[in-house]
Amino acid sequence: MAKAYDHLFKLLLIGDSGVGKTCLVIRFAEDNFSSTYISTIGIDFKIRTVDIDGKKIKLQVWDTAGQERFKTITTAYYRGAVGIVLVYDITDEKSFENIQNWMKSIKENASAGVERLLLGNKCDMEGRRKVGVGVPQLAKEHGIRFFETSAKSSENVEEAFRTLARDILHKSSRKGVSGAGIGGRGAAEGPPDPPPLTPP
Ligand SMILES: Nc1nc2c(ncn2[C@@H]2O[C@H](COP(=O)(O)OP(=O)(O)OP(=O)(O)O)[C@@H](O)[C@H]2O)c(=O)[nH]1
Repeated sequence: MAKAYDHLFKLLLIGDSGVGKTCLVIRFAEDNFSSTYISTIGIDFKIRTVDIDGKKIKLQVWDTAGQERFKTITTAYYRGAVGIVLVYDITDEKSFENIQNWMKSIKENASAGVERLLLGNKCDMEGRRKVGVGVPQLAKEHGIRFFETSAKSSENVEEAFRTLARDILHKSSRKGVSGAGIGGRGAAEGPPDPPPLTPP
């Protein structure tokens, strides 16, 4: 029987409320988009398996609530992730400035060596752009890959997730497959070691 997958990678999206994290996950996992805004309560995840370099990579993509009141719940999920996607909205300067704080949160809560990716989302709204085009200094300083994406038009969404998965795959094959959230076939598929999800 064909193998279901070769590796399981747990990814996590973080960023201010309303930047489009849920929409990015839905675009990537289901190729869908809705303009209705339903703020995430706590945390949720979707799964998609992709083929990278001949390997089947099952991506478990965790979508966190951006609202401050969920921080205790969401930061508990950082440690089990092998990849963290930091998202801001190109039409919202504050969401970009806050990336510094989200970076700090990664440092405090995630496993060392977690792969990071920075996304400037809503790039379909060029007329309302508040954050400059080009690779932000922050991404250069931290050596993080950067894409501008649109969950609405699909631009760069596939590329962004695939690039992150490929970087993790290459890193794991250099180091041997171990570490938080990197699992071979049959690795635990549940959440890393978070507390049970409780209503706010
Ligand atoms: N034009 C445009 N709108 C988008 C895009 N991505 C998301 N949106 C809209 O932005 C709003 C917020 O999107 P969400 O995906 O719910 O934002 P979020 O970051 O998950 O928010 P929280 O769950 O509160 O943390 C919704 O109305 C979406 O339709 C995009 O790429 N382009």
